Amino acid sequence: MTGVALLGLLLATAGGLAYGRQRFPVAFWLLFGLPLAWGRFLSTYGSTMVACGLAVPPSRARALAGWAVGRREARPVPPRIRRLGGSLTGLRVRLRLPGGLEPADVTAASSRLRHAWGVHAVHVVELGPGVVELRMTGYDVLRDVRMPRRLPSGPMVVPVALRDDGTAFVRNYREIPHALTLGANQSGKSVYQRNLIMNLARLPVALVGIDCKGGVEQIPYAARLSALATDREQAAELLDALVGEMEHRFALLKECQRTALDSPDEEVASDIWGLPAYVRPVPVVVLVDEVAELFLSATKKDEERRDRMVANLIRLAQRARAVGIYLEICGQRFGVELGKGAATLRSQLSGRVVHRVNKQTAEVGLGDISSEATTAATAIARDRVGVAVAGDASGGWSHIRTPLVSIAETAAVCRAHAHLVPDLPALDRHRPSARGEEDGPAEPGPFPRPRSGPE
Ligand SMILES: Nc1ncnc2c1ncn2[C@@H]1O[C@H](COP(=O)(O)OP(=O)(O)OP(=O)(O)O)[C@@H](O)[C@H]1O
Repeated sequence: MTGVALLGLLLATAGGLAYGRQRFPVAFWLLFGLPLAWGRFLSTYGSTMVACGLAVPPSRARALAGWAVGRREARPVPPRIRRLGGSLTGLRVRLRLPGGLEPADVTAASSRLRHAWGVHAVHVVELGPGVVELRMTGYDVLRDVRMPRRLPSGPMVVPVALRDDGTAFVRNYREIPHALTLGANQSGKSVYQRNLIMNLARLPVALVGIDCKGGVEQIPYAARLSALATDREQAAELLDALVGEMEHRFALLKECQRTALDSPDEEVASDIWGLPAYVRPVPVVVLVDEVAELFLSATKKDEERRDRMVANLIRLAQRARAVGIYLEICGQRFGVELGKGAATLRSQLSGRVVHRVNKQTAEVGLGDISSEATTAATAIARDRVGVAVAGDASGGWSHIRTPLVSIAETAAVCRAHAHLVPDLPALDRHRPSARGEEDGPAEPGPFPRPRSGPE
């Protein structure tokens, strides 16, 4: 009888733990996972590193010292632990690699380390020459996204999503000025853009929207937009105005450089960030939703407009970084099928975020970054909406997922920060209020009745 009761208790405990692990991964990790993982890590560190091929033969001096204390065999030397830390998502261990090991060796062994220490994943980040950080996650942090409490900040730094190593994925416009976001239908592109808009809305920047699907994606955020184009005609005019603004800013930059050259104390600025705050123009982020719409052309007149828009986009992508105009381009695809100019424009967009896509689009988005990243993007499961592969020109990539935010939440943040819409006379004509779009889309009219066909 006692045995049956004990067995019942054991099964109930195991069931409770399994349920708790699924429902409350953070609490489970802190209560059970963290102490267990520490215990396992500290007690098996040396032997695990040797078993995973991450230890080197000892130096002659060390071997001699071992022999002097009566050790017959010289033990291999694992990387020295520099720093240990725990967090809400996992463990962090900083290692100094001994001569003969390189970060790629540790990366290659990450899957073996993960199994040895019983953690969800081990990510290896190179911090400097010979120093790596092991970021171990105790559970799948992308299942229920919670952004870290302490986020990186800076003049044009925007946290957008969570990386699979538990750190924040940020868009740093001064480091990576232009980016491309790709994804199939219902893969999470709009939620990604929403996170961007919501975080950019709080900064002193001008936001410009180009949404040629009638503005369905961007009209809700009109209160915070300095300009909005909802069809191709408006987009063409808006891009002309943006190129005009870029030229005007270059003229200002040159003027400031001339003054600086004349006065020996002044530093010569190479971009707007080197200018004193009182003359520095406000940064502009141009958000293009569904870029393929801009590349469409049905008639000869359309074709001219399309070529003008594409040429303007390429000009902005090639030169506008120095004057604080940044491009954030989004679409379902961006291959050669879009025609002339697509490949040139794409090559200028160094930030890449690719949601679930087919093999061809993954190649387009990540092929020039890394073949592993391309494979990872095609492997994103259909039920992992919002998960994407983020890569940059340095060849680094990681899985990311945005927090799920609604249109209403984003629109509320935009309304609350409407006072931050800067004064930009060049874009006045394109302001949503000038077009009567500030209050959201107009009421839809009645649906047309289907024409009755022959009985
Ligand atoms: N990060 C996320 N976390 C959880 N769910 C998400 C996330 N991103 C998107 N989703 C879910 O997927 C749905 C589709 O996302 P979204 O509208 O962003 O896709 P999309 O790629 O823009 O689609 P479309 O191309 O059809 O406009 C959302 O309504 C939301 O329920």
